[in-house]
Amino acid sequence: MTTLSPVPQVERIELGELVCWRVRTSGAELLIAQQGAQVLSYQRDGEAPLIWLSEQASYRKGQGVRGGVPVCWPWFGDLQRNPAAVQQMYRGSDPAPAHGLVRNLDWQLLEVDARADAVDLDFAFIQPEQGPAGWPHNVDLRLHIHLDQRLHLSLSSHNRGTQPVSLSQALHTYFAVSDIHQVQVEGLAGSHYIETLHDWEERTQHGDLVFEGETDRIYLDLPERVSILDPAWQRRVHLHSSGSRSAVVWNPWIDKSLRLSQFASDAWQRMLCIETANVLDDAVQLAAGERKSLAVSLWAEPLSR
Ligand SMILES: O=P(O)(O)OC[C@H]1O[C@@H](O)[C@H](O)[C@@H](O)[C@@H]1O
Repeated sequence: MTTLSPVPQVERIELGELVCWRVRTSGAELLIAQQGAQVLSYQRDGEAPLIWLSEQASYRKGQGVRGGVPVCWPWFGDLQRNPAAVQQMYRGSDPAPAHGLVRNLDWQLLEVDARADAVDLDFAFIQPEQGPAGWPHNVDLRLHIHLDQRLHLSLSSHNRGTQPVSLSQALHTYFAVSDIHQVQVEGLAGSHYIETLHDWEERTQHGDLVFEGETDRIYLDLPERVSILDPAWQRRVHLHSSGSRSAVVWNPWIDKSLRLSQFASDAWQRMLCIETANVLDDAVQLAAGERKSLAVSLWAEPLSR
């Protein structure tokens, strides 16, 4: 007699040096590293992965994992490219690391709630007494993960201090695609973007985005819904965001791939990042006592034949 394990299941596992949580529901598997509260992978049964995780990923303490959904906070990218108010919040003497301070640090799993049709996990960044090194501000940071037929991520910042705080942030999602040459991103047409590869020029998107080379753009005024059309995998992946107008679209293409850690030289063909963000003019101002959230829901829909 075979015994069926009850679902959903939330299981603690170890990958390399990292504590991870494997969530199994009746229709999907989700893997999360406690370090950085980083979603590592997400796949619905019978479908191609929705989130991409590098086959060269390494699971080391204090080091980000290539792929999944790194949390970038309290600044995105190069601190020097951030608004002055965001830059001024950093008081560290060390050079400011790219993408902020929390993606390589330990978080805590506060709560798991597994019901028949949905699972919720609540992660909190473990605040050192004085705030993270070089960032002496009392802000509670939480990542709430809700998995039902879709994956919902919500990053909330609660200013518990007495002074206003400015920050930029992103849910830096790596999506799995069949072939970067075949996919396009819909919903960007008419949006303004910063072309970071050409002197940070401001440009306007015409039509859907196709990929023909290294791409690293900051879209400034996006609608709530953007989608990845992937004809070879017969699907459209939707992203529905809230609390965000900006997003970064990134693919390193050939040359930059060779300089990236934990990244196979041909991996650029199988991934693209759409990073739901609050950057540049869309950065977050938190008054004393204020809480704001950045959220995205992800799901795939089959193409009608
Ligand atoms: O290698 P990292 O620090 O994870 O960054 C990856 C990429 O992150 C993207 O957000 C940036 O726009 C890229 O320029 C960068 O290369």
